[in-house]
Amino acid sequence: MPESSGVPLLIKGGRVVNDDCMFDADVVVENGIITHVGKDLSAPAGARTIDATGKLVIPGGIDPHTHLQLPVMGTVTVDDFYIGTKAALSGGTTMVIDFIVPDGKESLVTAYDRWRGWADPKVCCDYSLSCAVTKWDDNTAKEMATLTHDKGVNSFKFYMAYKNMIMIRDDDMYQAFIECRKLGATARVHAENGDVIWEKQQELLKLGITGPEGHTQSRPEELEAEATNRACVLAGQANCPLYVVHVTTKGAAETIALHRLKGTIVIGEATAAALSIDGHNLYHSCWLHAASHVSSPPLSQDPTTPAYLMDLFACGQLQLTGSDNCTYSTEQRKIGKGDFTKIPNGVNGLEDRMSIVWEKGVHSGKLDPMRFVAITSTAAAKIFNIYPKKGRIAVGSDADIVVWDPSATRTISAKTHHQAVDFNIFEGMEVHGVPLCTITRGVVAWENGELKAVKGSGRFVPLPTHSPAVFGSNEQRSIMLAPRKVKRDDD
Ligand SMILES: O=C1CCNC(=O)N1
Ligand SMILES: [Zn+2]
Ligand SMILES: [Zn+2]
Repeated sequence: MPESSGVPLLIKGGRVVNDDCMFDADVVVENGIITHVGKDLSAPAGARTIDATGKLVIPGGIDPHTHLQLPVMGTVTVDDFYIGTKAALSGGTTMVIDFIVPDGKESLVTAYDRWRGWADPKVCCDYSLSCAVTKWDDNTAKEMATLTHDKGVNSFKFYMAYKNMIMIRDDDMYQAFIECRKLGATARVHAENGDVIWEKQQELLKLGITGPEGHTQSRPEELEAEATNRACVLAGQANCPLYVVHVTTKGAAETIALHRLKGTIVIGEATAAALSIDGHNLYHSCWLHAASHVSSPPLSQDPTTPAYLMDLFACGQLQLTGSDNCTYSTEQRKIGKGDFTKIPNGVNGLEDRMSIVWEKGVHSGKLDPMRFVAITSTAAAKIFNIYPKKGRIAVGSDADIVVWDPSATRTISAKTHHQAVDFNIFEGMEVHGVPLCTITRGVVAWENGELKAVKGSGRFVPLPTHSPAVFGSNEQRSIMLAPRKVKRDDD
């Protein structure tokens, strides 16, 4: 078993940034935990000193949305739990929350065991799991309870898209939301209108539109907004807090903001891709280039969307960033040559998310460093109920730490990235904000451009239910919203 916590560390001379404060301080790490934060600290015996002078010292990024080594459409995503988490560390991310996607025949628990079997021997950083509910039957509620009570799962994902595959219908999703509320588990949705998308796919194919441009034309932006609204309404009716994954277009984001203003508990997540790129590449004349940008929901055709979504992070209407890293080789994309509905969906983002968010958020002047920490780490820790163990530079927290150089730049490229995928949707993008050193539970895994990640050294992090950040008002709401019966004299 690799060294679990490394030698003591003294991170000297940096500026600590948490989601709610920034201050000059040294940080001492012992046995994988932060043991001291303060001015002019001395190094414990045997410690290694890391010079953070003029740099920021931030909580390691938490990516709440990845699909590593995902079997789908007869193939498997190329970034597996080893390469994917190794690349994550090189980008300043020290924890991922990956998705269990049951195959529709197996129980949720069997699927959970499969994912654990894949991930535990390979992860280089801590990880946890969220579980997709891909069928609803008499056993599902019980299986959900088993995952929350015994397996450390505290969120379930419902696909409103992918008809005839993993899509859930409204009535079942409403029932599932009620189960989530009872369990204190966060309900996460992929919000697209799968029925209408399916119809449009057939229409476009009949017209002979088979290229990646068909993908985006079969998913008009308002189909994301419509499904987002429907999910918010159903969640509100079930008094179940809702988490909308990969909010990609303005309409969906505005819908979330509207429901939040009305008091519904809705959390919005956006990906590094949606925050930096629009969807024009889907019309690229090179089929492979266009196909390499196929993701769902499709990136917006409105070039002002990325900045607009970042504005919503700045004003608090979106809460956390993820990658939805779901990567396929150019060879795998060819599965969809001649039929865009068969192009595997998904793009990269796991390695580059932190720099992308810094470039488009902080370097652009929209966010301060504290808000950057919030949306790349702390919000996820709070929502998934592992704060302040994760998501904070504080005594007692896990030593998942990044020494961050806010003014350094790097140019993103598939030629130099550490992911397995042979394409990078951020190709050629110069970004400010670079991790100089990434520490995962007290062990230096990335430093001066060298990856020292240790396969299998990451741990599964059980996620407790009833996160206060999500369920803090839920019990009282249940009381206030309880159905009322009128007692009448003539009853
Ligand atoms: O919902 C999803 C699955 C993974 N890939 C993607 O683009 N969207
Ligand atoms: Zn999705
Ligand atoms: Zn996804």
